[in-house]
Amino acid sequence: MTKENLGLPVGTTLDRFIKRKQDDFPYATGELSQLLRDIALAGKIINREITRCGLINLAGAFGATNVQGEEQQKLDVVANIRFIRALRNGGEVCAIISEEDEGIIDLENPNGKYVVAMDPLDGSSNIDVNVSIGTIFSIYRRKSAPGGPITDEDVLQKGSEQVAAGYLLYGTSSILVYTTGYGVNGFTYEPSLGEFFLSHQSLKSPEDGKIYSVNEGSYNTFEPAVKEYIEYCKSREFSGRYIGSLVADFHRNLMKGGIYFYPASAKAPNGKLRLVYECNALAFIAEQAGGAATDGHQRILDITPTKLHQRTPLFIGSKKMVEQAGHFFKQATEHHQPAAAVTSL
Ligand SMILES: O=P(O)(O)OC[C@H]1O[C@](O)(COP(=O)(O)O)[C@@H](O)[C@@H]1O
Repeated sequence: MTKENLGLPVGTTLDRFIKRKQDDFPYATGELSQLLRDIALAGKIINREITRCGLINLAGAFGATNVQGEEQQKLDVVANIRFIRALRNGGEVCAIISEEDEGIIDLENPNGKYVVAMDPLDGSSNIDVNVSIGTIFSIYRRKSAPGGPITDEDVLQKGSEQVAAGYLLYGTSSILVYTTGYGVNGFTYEPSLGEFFLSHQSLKSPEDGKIYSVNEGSYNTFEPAVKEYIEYCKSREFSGRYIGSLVADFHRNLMKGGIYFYPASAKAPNGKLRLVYECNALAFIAEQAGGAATDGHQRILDITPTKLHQRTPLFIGSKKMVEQAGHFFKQATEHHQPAAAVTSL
């Protein structure tokens, strides 16, 4: 960065970047590129609604609960509608799985090659207090025959089968970060031009870090391995940072090095976060940036979903930190090795 170009917008727009990347694949037909553009468009609209939600009666509760039993915020509902509309109009998608809808949203589009899983607005508890929130999305290829019914095979795919994934972070500045399996890139939104510009090229997460992000309010009901890992973080004087918006906590740790974890607890026996439309996307990004993501025991991307809204514990971020957390689980398992095994020695 030189004094001359301080403050000048960097040059590559999202559109141009997508086009350039598409040219890398001679067989590419442009549908995935168009789908990424559709998601960016919906992101621009949501960004606009978020920045003025207090002025246009979009703050506060909507007055209904979603399939998780969570109170929906008005912006949850608006974000859901806007993304569904953008994906429907784009014509590349045959089905959507959304945090806000119980069942599969079948777009009845036989030409749609892709299935999208999304959390239209992540961090809902932070909407009304002007704290960063986000959108999370995963893209899969349709498996069943076009024109036929959407099947479980289409919507319950492992995270390792994602063809693309990413998030939008609506914060001090808004950013779109995504991967198509060839590295991670970030684009900052320039509202006065209505354009996303490449600002974070080939993002790599530090292999290790000194930040841990967990809601310690549930500490007493975490399992011993989690308590031991938290004590380990404290013994190393790591910084505790917890925004309460997964996308915001994840993004900070991606940039600076750190670990976010949402373990199982008494109030969330399987963790809180949803595998299909929260964890899989961020796990793909984390791994593509050199980080890692597990449920404490196994790689998130290897878990085969059985239900659309299933939850999973999540440990995600810098590779060495996620491995370290895994050690505590492994030790706990070894220590509690059943007596029978001992007698065989
Ligand atoms: O308040 P808690 O229990 O710490 O949970 C906060 C976590 O839940 C979430 O808000 C879940 O996401 P939604 O807001 O999309 O339901 C995450 O963004 C966040 O990390």
